[in-house]
Amino acid sequence: MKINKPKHDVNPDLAKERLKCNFNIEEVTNIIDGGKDKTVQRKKIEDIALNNGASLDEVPEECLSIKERYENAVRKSCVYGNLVRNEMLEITGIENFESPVLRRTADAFFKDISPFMLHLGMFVPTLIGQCTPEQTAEWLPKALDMQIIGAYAQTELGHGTFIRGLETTATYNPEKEEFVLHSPTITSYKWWAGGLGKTANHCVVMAQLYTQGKCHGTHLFIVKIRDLDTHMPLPGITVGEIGPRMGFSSADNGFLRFDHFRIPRENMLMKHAKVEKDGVYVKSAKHGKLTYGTMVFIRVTLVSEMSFNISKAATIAIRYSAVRRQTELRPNEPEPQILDYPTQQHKLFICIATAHAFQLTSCWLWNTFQAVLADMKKGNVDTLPELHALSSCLKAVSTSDALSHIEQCRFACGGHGYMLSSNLPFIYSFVAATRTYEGDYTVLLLQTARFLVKASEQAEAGKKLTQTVSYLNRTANADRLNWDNTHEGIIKSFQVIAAGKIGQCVKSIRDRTASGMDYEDAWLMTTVQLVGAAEAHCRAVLLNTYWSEMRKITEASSADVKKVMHQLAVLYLMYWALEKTGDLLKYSSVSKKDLDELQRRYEELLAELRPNAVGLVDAFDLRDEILHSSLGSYDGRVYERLIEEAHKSPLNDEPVNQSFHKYTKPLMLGKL
Ligand SMILES: CCCCCCC/C=C/C(=O)SCCNC(=O)CCNC(=O)[C@H](O)C(C)(C)COP(=O)(O)OP(=O)(O)OC[C@H]1O[C@@H](n2cnc3c(N)ncnc32)[C@H](O)[C@@H]1OP(=O)(O)O
Ligand SMILES: Cc1cc2nc3c(=O)[nH]c(=O)nc-3n(C[C@H](O)[C@H](O)[C@H](O)COP(=O)(O)OP(=O)(O)OC[C@H]3O[C@@H](n4cnc5c(N)ncnc54)[C@H](O)[C@@H]3O)c2cc1C
Repeated sequence: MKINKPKHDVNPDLAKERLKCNFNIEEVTNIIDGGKDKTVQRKKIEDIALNNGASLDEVPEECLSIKERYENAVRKSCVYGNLVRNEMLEITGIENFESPVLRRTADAFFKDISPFMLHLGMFVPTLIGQCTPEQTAEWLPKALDMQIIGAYAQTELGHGTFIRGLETTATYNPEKEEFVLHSPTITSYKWWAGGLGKTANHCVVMAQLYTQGKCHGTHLFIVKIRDLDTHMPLPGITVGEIGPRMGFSSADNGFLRFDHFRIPRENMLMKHAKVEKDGVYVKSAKHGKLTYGTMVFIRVTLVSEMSFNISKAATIAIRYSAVRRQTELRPNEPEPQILDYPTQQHKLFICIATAHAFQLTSCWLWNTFQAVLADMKKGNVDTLPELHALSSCLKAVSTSDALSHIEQCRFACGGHGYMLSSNLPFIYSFVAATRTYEGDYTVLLLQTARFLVKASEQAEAGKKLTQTVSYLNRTANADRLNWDNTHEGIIKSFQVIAAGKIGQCVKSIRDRTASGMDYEDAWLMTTVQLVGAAEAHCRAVLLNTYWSEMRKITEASSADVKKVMHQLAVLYLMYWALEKTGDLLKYSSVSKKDLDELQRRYEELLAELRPNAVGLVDAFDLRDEILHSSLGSYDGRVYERLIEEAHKSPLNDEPVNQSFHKYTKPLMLGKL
């Protein structure tokens, strides 16, 4: 495999680690990419995007002012967008504009977020999913060619989770064949949309549709908000940026207010419902929630996004841990590499395993999503509820797990992990947002819980359930599972835990309604348990999917690769079994002795994986340009880079800052 050769000598400890690795790194890279040809294609695209240095900044992003940061991000977005349009899409095929390879190369251009991210990330997918063929022909080519730049404006100042409560109105006027968009209150300001503040000239807007005096609920509209030539907001539009936030600093998240703003009738996205010229409302969708389709799509893609982010953080932390030496173990012996500490391995090896678990699960989820889309094309929407339940819980749990693992990677790098130049704070703050946006963690798990409660009732009634909940058929009347200390035994025990928790929720709801509560209150009082049950279901799905997909994907692998991939998956199963011992004790016959044995085996596995740790993160094949990290680069020149980055601080531009003469010296002299 061609590696982009480091310019400097590799740190000797890191070089030694690479000699220890006992499996073929390239083979694992091919597995992660989805095949050798995909690796070749990815590298070709990365070379186009990154070899000319266009992604590099002279001054680190974090040292720029808010305005400079935004302007620099727009400059790079345009360079990058042009490369995508002219060279990269030719290789992936235009239909693969959402290819993970493009997403990955984009990360080399931005430590933070591109102001154009939501254009390709949500605006274009909404056009694809919500337009009629005529509308697609009108808008999509312009959007893909960047002739128009769009945002996705759904959330309002006062309403995020509860979409049905949005206040923005779109009232149809049959005389003029126009919709009038209006923001009636301050809470109805559109708020948060990425790229909306300063960059976008169009946006997709979610608004309450009124026609013939009746409200038909939320629908999507495409709205031109700025003049294409001057970029000035159009009359009736108030638009701006919402102000500094924890991350997403260069994404110009925006606000938008409509004052009786008129758009043509054709600008309602009419794939699932339309308003005729005379104002008659016609619904063609067979399912009430098809206008929420972009959210389902993004939730599906976020699982792979989380894998990518964990793999970046793990690469940084593991390479750093191979270079960093700390604390004498025995007097007069050299300080060990911190990677030799089992506690460090415990923090980090689970990150490698989780990156694989999420990658394999995301491929499986993507295939499920495609199958549901194919069903829907044939008019069958029966498989949508299961997809919604699945994408909701996997989005919630993968973003939440990614966040805590990335935080562990930062802890694993000690003080240097706190430096922005390590890139760990950027990765962390980006992932922190994913736990909230596209549906908050709790809210999405409660959506899954709705589906699980229904499934449990169906199982009770003897009905055969769909694949991801079929374990409820087998475990509905199981009391406590007989503990079986095998890999399949652990997976089964997670299914029994999920079934037990769902059953307990159903019982709590029934007990509460039996004691006189109405169903809504009984549900509300049970929501803490319901969130736990949905999380347990998601763990069962993740463990089962990772295990079975790993076995499938390594069938033809070499013995060494098979072994290390197997070890990672076993580590994942054991880690979660040990994390959930309380549940195991409650729902299975596991004994203290069994748990002690599991702990011992887990610790042995950490030691077995230790020699391959650096090889495993090298297999993620993340170029230095993508990692942006003083701690994680391929050559391990950690200390040299930290010093180089320190010198870039604007505070080091002059030996004495003017504030000394203005304030400190007068204070020292008592003359302030
Ligand atoms: C690398 C990519 C980067 C991307 C960057 C992205 C930046 C961020 C962008 C955004 O955040 S855009 C805004 C996203 N907003 C949300 O996600 C809001 C979350 N809220 C919701 O999704 C929904 O409002 C809700 C919480 C699901 C509830 O919706 P609603 O009140 O309308 O429905 P219910 O009455 O609760 O349920 C009725 C029924 O419908 C089912 N259902 C709900 N949603 C869907 C769906 N998407 N698909 C299919 N079915 C759905 C729900 O389960 C109920 O089913 P039943 O139980 O009645 O059978
Ligand atoms: C970085 C970022 C980018 C974003 N980009 C966009 C964008 O491009 N376009 C866009 O339209 N939106 C965007 N959003 C908005 C985002 O989708 C919402 O913030 C998100 O859906 C959560 O809604 P909320 O902020 O209203 O939270 P709320 O719904 O107010 O939630 C607050 C708290 O209440 C709890 N809660 C709410 N409802 C319930 C319930 N029913 N049961 C139990 N608990 C509940 C939640 O769990 C949470 O803890 C973005 C947000 C962020 C942070």
